[in-house]
Amino acid sequence: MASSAISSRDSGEDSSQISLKSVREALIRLEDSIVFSLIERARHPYNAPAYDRLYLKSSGSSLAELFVKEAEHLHAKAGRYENPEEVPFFPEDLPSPLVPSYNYPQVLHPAGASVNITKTIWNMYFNELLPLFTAEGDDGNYASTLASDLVCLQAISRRIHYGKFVAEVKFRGSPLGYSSAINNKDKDALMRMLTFERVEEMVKRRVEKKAMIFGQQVTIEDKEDDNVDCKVNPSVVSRLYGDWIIPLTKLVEVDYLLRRLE
Ligand SMILES: C=C(O[C@@H]1C=C(C(=O)O)C=C[C@H]1O)C(=O)O
Repeated sequence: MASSAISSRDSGEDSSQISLKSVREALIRLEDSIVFSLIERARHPYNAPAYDRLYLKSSGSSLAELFVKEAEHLHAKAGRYENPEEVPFFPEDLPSPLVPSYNYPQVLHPAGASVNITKTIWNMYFNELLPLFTAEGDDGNYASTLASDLVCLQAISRRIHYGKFVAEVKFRGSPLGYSSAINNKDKDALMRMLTFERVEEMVKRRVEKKAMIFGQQVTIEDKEDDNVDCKVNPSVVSRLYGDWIIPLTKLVEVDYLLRRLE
């Protein structure tokens, strides 16, 4: 299954047409990336020096900031941020792509396309999430720890910013209803209109199950023991979604809709 609802190269379909079903399928596929990335990061303990600005004495930045900035420079050269689904954490001074441009389908409304909550995601990831799913301690492997952090951040950010596509589909499904709330700048009404509690409950239960299945020790022998030790705590993954990933996706949806008629 494709992880994107829009970049359907050679599909023969009009790729500016997206459906709530295809967008939700993309979100489900992104759950796999997020759960696997958390499992990888959880191999290492918290590793505080990687995030401490005093650790790299002369630079004034943390190793994490330097790592993500430099990685984004490389990814920008390879064309990563030409894709409207990708949002850099440090957009300042990114180099131009070295690759020829690819004609991504233009699905989003231009004003809404610029919604960017990477600063909120950054703070949430390092201050709230990381301490919840990593063990205390320091194993010295900061480079591989940060490589895993980068993959987590990119997957989580992509999922949350996918809220723009969700909002676009919902707007197209009910332009009149949404337009009056947008014109009144009524964030609460927008939030009510775009919320599907039953879907959110399913998402939380599904990611919990994925964490349980993907995080098992796989052995050759069949074991009777249901009491499996998971590599990342399934109830923590469900909480990450319930407390942060879903609310921030909805925040992106509201921000996008507020700009939808500009
Ligand atoms: C993303 C959607 O919008 C909202 C956010 C959800 C989520 O982040 O998983 C789920 C349902 C909605 O309340 C959607 O409708 O699929």
